[in-house]
Amino acid sequence: MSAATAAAEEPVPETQADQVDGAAEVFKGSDLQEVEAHVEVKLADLQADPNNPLFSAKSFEDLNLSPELLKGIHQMNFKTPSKVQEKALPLLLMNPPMNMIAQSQSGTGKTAAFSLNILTRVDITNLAPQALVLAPSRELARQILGVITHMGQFIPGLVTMAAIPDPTQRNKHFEAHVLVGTPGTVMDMIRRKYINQTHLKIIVLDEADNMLDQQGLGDQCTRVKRMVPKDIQTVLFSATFPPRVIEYAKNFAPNANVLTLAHDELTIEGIKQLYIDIDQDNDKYSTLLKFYGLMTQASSIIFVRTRNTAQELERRMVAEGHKVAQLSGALEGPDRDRVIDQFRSGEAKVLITTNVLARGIDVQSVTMVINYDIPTQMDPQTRREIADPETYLHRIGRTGRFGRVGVALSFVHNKNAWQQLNDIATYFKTDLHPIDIGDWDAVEDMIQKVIKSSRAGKSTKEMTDMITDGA
Ligand SMILES: Nc1ncnc2c1ncn2[C@@H]1O[C@H](COP(=O)(O)OP(=O)(O)OP(=O)(O)O)[C@@H](O)[C@H]1O
Repeated sequence: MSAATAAAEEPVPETQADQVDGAAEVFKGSDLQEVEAHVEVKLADLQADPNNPLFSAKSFEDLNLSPELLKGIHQMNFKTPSKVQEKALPLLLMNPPMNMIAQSQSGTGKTAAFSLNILTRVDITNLAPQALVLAPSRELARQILGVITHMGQFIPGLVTMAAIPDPTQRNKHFEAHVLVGTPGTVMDMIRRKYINQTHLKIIVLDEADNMLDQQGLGDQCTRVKRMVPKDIQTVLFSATFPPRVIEYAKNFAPNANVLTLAHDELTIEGIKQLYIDIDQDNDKYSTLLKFYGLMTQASSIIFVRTRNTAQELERRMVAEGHKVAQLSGALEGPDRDRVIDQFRSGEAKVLITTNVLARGIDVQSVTMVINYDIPTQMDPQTRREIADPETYLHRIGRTGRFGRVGVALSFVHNKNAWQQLNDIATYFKTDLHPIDIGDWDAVEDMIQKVIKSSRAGKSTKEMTDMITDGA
């Protein structure tokens, strides 16, 4: 699955950097969520539909949250909890605390669910790490830290810190209530006694299936788990929990309350899934260029398989005068931070990346995701590249966040890619629509409609009604 793919192309996406000395990064002023372009979405009809993952019968007030947290949530403009927030929070907040494994579609608010539990349980009078969130990439760790800091802004004295690789801040002690980090750095910092793990009450693994399945990250998470107190509340969240990981997850979080979904419940209605048949590999690039104008109308992400392809695409596009940014595991931490921050702020509108950003990244203005390469994984038995449905789902989930609409476009250039995409569609029992770039006006018109719907804050239903042609 994703793990294998990520491992193949980004040998150890974040771990590699983690092995460089990690260090503390105190989260200061510029909240990552605030710099992002704000897109209003009309949620009312989605949140009223009991089959929608954004539906909730409850209000945040019914969830027994503190006045400071309610103030934080309202400041973030959250009106009603989503389904996963409504279902997970009462279980997470129970006393004595219980472990949890929770699955919910991409962009449905899992971060807020585990963050509210953390912020409810932290004892501000004790300035020691009490909650630890582990994420598979530095970008996701920084983003989660931004959410927790934003949400907890009215809790007087709350200190949050990132534990991600930062060679400029060596030998720094992590004096904070909440830490969010990547597993390698956290493991290293605990070993070197820069993180005091003895007061930890909660450990959260975001993108838990990826974290537990991937060799490097899995080992590190297991080691961290061995170093934290035995009675810690263990919380695992992801949009995907393939069967081979779920048993392992249950061992990692024993006696957990489990919220899971079937495969065919995982795709997001608001994401229009399209594909293009391309004659040969060579034509992929020229086809991509055709979409450049559409890509820059809002924000777009182009996913490729390897770091080399990412660098090569960037080089060619920039040489031809196009404005694109590129982020892969080959970049140093500060460069990665600069690129993702430019993308969040809208300064860079087209981002070329690998699976390193396939998961968790929440940039609401993303209306288009392009699978330049279909996500694949190595079949351990046949040693052949086969479809990676989980990574496909996470990649396309970078658009269509919390009721927004978006387009996911996959390039199919040979028989293998065709088979892989078909396998993905079968796995999720979902329909992918072909587009014919011979009729470019129709393609452009259709994608324009989605982008405009997204900008205007149209709901999924309004968008579907608008797009009446077959694509
Ligand atoms: N109750 C809510 N009301 C309005 N917006 C919300 C609510 N909860 C979360 N959001 C917003 O929804 C977006 C997606 O949330 P989040 O990033 O937590 O999704 P996720 O479920 O973790 O997705 P992924 O599986 O891709 O990691 C964020 O921009 C967040 O601010």
